[in-house]
Amino acid sequence: EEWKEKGAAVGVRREVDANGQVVTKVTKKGVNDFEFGRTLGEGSYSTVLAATDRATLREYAVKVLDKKHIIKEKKVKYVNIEKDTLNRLTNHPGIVKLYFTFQDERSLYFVLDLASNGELLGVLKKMGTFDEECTRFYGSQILDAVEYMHSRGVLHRDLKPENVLLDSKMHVKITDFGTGKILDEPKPRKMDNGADPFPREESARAVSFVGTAEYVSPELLTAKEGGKPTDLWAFGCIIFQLLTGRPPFKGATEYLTFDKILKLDYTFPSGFPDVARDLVERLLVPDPSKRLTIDHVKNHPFFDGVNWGTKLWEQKAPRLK
Ligand SMILES: Nc1ncnc2c1ncn2[C@@H]1O[C@H](COP(=O)(O)OP(=O)(O)OP(=O)(O)O)[C@@H](O)[C@H]1O
Ligand SMILES: O=C(O)C[C@H](Cc1nc2cc(Cl)cc(Cl)c2[nH]1)c1ccc(Cl)cc1
Repeated sequence: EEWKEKGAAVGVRREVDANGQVVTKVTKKGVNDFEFGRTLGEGSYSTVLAATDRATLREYAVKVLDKKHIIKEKKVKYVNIEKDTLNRLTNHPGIVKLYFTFQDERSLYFVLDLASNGELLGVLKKMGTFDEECTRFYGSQILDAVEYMHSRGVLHRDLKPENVLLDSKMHVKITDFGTGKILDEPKPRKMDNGADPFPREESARAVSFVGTAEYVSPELLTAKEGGKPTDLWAFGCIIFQLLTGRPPFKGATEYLTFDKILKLDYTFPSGFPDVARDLVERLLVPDPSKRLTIDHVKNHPFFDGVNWGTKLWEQKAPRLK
């Protein structure tokens, strides 16, 4: 009973049956344990609904995927990547937490943190642009979450304002890990020439997909390689976009966008703050090995005064202006 109370996904209960035998009962929550509410949004293969756990009255976002549709669209791999990736990111305030999954004959269900204030993109569109203080606040929370991801050997690879959700306190909750990449556990190689037995994790594997055009890094377009620096490129695009209201590389077609990226064809509007300009210029660097690393970004003057510890997640979100 206690497990059920805590709203645990899978509870193990011991019961004594009629003839005094101790039996073990395993309970897994299912659709009937939830009361579904409003639709929060639709994806290509999914619908996300607000839902309340009847036992604990806790609110969640439940992402429902139609099995037939996933199979038809050959998306089984992505769904399982999303599940495995989210399962590795269990303990960070800036990442949408996956509590549990279940399925019935028709659908798959992800039970996730509810980010009730929607997408950062929507808020940015309403505001037009963010001032430096708001950009610093949201930028620092996104960066802190990316640092945790990378520390758990996970690349996001599709960071963009649509995938940065906001919870009831207007704090960041990064989502959409279907395009994520788990950097394989470094397996020591037998090296007879005494070379490094552990492969450098940055040496990414060839990837077959690219993220969203405007935020794709040059190395993903040319070498089909995408390591941790790929997420930092996207981060640079996001900082630029928060301050200007538009991404740095945006062509009339995807091809023209890619062309601008490869030519590093972007300009800062007049009035773009100098400190922020220096940061963006050091992130939008074609050579991934020359791009700022997360530690460098955290120490960049643009983030002066940011407390990178737990305080980052306890502070009040700045009023958007
Ligand atoms: N945890 C959540 N809390 C609140 N809203 C969410 C949550 N997850 C997703 N949403 C909303 O639901 C919509 C659909 O999300 P979902 O991840 O299913 O698809 P998507 O990734 O946006 O689309 P696609 O699958 O095409 O990339 C999103 O636009 C988002 O606004
Ligand atoms: O139970 C698990 O842990 C693993 C399963 C694996 C799994 N079973 C599937 C069935 C179908 Cl039809 C499609 C996908 Cl993508 C499927 N993925 C699963 C169940 C639910 C969810 Cl949301 C993801 C993966």
